[in-house]
Amino acid sequence: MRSITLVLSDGTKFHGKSFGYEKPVAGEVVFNTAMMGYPESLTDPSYAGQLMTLTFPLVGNYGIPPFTVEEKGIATFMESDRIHASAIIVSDYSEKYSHWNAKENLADWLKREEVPGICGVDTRQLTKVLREHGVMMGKIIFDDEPTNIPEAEYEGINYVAKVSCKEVIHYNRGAGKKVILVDCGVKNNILRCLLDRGVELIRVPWNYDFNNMDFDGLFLANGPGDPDTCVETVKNIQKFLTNPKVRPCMGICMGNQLLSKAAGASIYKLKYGHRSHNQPVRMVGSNQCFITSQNHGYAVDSTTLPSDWESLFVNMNDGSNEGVKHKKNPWFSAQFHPEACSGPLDTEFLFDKFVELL
Ligand SMILES: NC(=O)CC[C@H](N)C(=O)O
Repeated sequence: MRSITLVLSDGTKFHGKSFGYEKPVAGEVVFNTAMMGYPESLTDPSYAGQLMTLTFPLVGNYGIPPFTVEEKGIATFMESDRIHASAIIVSDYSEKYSHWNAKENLADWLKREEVPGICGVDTRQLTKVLREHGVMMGKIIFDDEPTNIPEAEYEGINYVAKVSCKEVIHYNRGAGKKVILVDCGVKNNILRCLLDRGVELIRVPWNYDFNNMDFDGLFLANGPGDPDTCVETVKNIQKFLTNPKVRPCMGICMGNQLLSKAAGASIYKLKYGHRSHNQPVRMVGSNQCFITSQNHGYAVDSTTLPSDWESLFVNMNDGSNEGVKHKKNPWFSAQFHPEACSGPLDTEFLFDKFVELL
């Protein structure tokens, strides 16, 4: 295994070994404190442009599932058709694996998809540095070939355009209610959660103007990067919100941010984001709490929501916004991931709620 150095933008260095594809890489260094789910997280398009640090100390021991595809054309075990994270950073990498569903080890998958993986890094110490300083850019450099690659840029870069579908895709044609899904980088389990509830899905590119189409409801998916770069999506959502024909809308994660922006609210960057399977949220106006799966670095500033909108959920760790709703119309969104994959299923009922409203 070749030696590498992870250099953070404040100059902090961590030394480790390469076990994935061998190429220097730069990106935003983020941490995820979930105990499992590396195949799902690596293929979650919302990790595009990021070097994903896992705090759970042992990674790889349950291998990688096969890339089988279900009849609706959705991968069975992966959240998209490829790895989107720019690299994975772990403490102990286990090449040996044991799981009923494993087909290969993590290293072989990373090499095939040309994604670097590094191990031997004290990822809990790295996480402490990121929590103190706030999220930082970083580079992985090979010690025996110290090419000085440029720092990556993250804020202001439109990653959504890179991962969104390029043309309209239909699922469950003629099934029933028609839902337009704006694909900012949608996870497969969001598609599955909607299709399993019997709707017809029309998945459109992030900047597609769907307003003149025939549909019963609008779904705004998750996606990578800075929500302020999705100007065209916000314009299309604004047209939808001002249409005299009121139809239901639900958003997830980037969808929460874009719906809020279309309503007139603003977004800010969290110090180090929420990435885990155990983020506690409370439904506003109740004492009901849920444990949620999350992966985001930006948040809606609830104080900027216009008077006809309100917060739907609030994060119990830091008080940040976890969802919004319109006071009168059937429009709501969650900052967390009710589809999980991976993570707890506590909030999957939000899909039922959306489909009931159609
Ligand atoms: N998972 C997501 O949709 C993430 C939304 C946005 N890219 C953020 O980091 O906040």
